[in-house]
Amino acid sequence: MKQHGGGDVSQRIATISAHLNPHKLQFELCILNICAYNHNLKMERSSGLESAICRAKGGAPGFRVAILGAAGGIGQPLSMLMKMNPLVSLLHLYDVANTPGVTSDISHMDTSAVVRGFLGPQQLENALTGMDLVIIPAGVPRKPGMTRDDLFNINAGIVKTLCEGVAKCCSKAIVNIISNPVNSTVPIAAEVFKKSGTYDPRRLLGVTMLDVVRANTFVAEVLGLDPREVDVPVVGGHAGVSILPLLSQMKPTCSFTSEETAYLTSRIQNGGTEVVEAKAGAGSATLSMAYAAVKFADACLRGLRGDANVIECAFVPSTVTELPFFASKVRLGRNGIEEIYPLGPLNESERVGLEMAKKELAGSIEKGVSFATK
Ligand SMILES: NC(=O)c1ccc[n+]([C@@H]2O[C@H](COP(=O)([O-])OP(=O)(O)OC[C@H]3O[C@@H](n4cnc5c(N)ncnc54)[C@H](O)[C@@H]3O)[C@@H](O)[C@H]2O)c1
Ligand SMILES: O=C(O)C[C@H](O)C(=O)O
Repeated sequence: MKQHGGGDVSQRIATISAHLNPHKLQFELCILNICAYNHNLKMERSSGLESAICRAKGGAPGFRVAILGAAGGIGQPLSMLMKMNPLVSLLHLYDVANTPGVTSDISHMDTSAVVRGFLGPQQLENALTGMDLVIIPAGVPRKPGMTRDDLFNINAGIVKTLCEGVAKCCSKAIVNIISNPVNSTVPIAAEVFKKSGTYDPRRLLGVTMLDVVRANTFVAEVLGLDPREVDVPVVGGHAGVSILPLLSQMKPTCSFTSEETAYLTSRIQNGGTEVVEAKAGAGSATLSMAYAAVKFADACLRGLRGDANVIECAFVPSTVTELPFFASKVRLGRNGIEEIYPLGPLNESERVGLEMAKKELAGSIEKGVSFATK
């Protein structure tokens, strides 16, 4: 269709009005009105008046969420899914690269959350100011042959810097840490918050939801169930043997042979490595992680809203064991973590697994603490 400019619209209307076919006249007038509107819109945009015609923006009730590392493999689908969450009114996307493109793309989705992009350290404070929830997937992922701990040297510094920003700009926000090694990055975050005098252990959560998502999926496969009907608590931490699925406490109640238990425990503990090897150097889990992160973030937001009985597993500051951090079931509420549940009765193989998990965790926690306090 020929593009109509805005300037000669009145003249065109007069010319068309001279024709007496009423249907055609109405259609042409309608097209011209749209063209005139678009033309004016373009003029207003180019003269910086876009905000004047977007009065409702930012007006929807909801929570303000920042994603740090938003342009990455996890960050992009996570940003997209958070834009779809009706509990979010404002979504801040921060990264050290590529945020303008990701922000422009996601901002065209016709959901209510308003999206803003922030690029580079000089924009970190603006990205964080006023946020209710900060989700951190910033940092490098594994390649085949690496452990999560091999990421420590790069990711520890990234998480430390980003948490310093949180302490300065939104110290009351709930913080969800995804960056690996989670068993060390969460203790690093705690030390940063302690140093700044803003530490509230109820607001710091390491995201271990992917372990639960995998456990539900793999158990459902073995039992021939719908994964949505399965709920397996996974406790401990988020690396190797520190990932401890409690199959004896799953819902619905089921019993497993020792072969099934060994297969499922190993598959859940090595789920991350399974993806790293399948991606063959192109990174680690991103899509299932974004799904898990959104499931977890949504639970945090429902807790903040005051919903009852919001219970998920997470790696948190804890007194459930003698270790200062441990993943277990927590109840989320208006202040973040409202309650941390004890481990409950364990069977013999889970008791053995717990000792191995604690041994693995102790060193990783200590490594994070000494990095942040040195
Ligand atoms: N907790 C979990 O269950 C889980 C699951 C999967 C991956 N991870 C971890 O999540 C992290 C990210 O994985 P990915 O696949 O998205 O990696 P990626 O490399 O695709 O993306 C990381 C993003 O972080 C950004 N970034 C780097 N330094 C930054 C900084 N200082 N500030 C802000 N952004 C910064 C990069 O620019 C990039 O866009 C890795 O550490 C990975 O191991 C955790
Ligand atoms: O395995 C990884 O390195 C990424 C993540 O921790 C996962 O469990 O998929």
